[in-house]
Amino acid sequence: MSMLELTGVTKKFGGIVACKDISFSVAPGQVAGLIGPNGAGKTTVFNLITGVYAPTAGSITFADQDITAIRPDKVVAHGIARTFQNIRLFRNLTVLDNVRIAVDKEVDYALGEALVRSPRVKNLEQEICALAMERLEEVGLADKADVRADSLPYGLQRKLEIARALALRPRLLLLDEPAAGMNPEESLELAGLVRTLHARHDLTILLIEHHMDVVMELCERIFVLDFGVKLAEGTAEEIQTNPDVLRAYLGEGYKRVRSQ
Ligand SMILES: Nc1ncnc2c1ncn2[C@@H]1O[C@H](COP(=O)(O)OP(=O)(O)OP(=O)(O)O)[C@@H](O)[C@H]1O
Repeated sequence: MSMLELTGVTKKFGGIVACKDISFSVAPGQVAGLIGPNGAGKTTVFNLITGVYAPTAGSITFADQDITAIRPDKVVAHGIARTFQNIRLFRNLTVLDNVRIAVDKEVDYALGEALVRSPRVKNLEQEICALAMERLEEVGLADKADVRADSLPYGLQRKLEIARALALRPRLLLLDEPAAGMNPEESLELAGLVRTLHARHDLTILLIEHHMDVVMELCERIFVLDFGVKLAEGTAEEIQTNPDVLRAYLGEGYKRVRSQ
């Protein structure tokens, strides 16, 4: 059984073929990686999974349900959450409020009840706040709860995006370049965090990343895109020694330097 399955997915933007006949599947509980050169079609795949775009051809299933061309506002209800390559936080809200908004979406109360702040609403607000703080603690941002999101350095903003995505209680978490802009030490620390969150929240994860140490450290299965087509798939060991991948992306001189 697969948690996420793409079958023959193609996406064209006018004359540009961003993805061509892509098929792959991610097993439940797996951490998988989507790698490839700039413009290979990786973010387009995320946008197809999350309904930002509808595929020109092909199908996408999630937990055995057809989500091809799902409406973006239905994605979270299916159990899919994502982070963005270009960080998308509410910049002028606090760190805590950025996560509270995500938790709040899960809670159902009438506007009238909210306006009079009934005891039930007050209790719910406390619960939301506690849940949001839990997520912040998990990513190491609890002590920054009251600062404005845009005052955080980029690395911490990326962690805040992860906390916000987790607050939506996803089964599938899509991470778009979570280690972008981080130095090697920070990116390995991030890999450790992703590993912890994966175990704690029983997640399936698909991540796009250019930091190969993060990819090789975390991913049980790796899919390589090049010019919109799937060039290869395999384990970290297989991908690192695949001549096509070395030629197209990693570079002939690529040799993994293990972190341990
Ligand atoms: N909305 C769009 N309209 C037109 N072309 C698009 C659109 N979105 C993506 N493309 C094109 O599709 C191709 C794949 O882009 P995509 O952003 O998916 O690549 P990527 O692998 O994520 O690249 P990067 O590593 O730089 O983020 C590129 O040629 C891009 O210009």
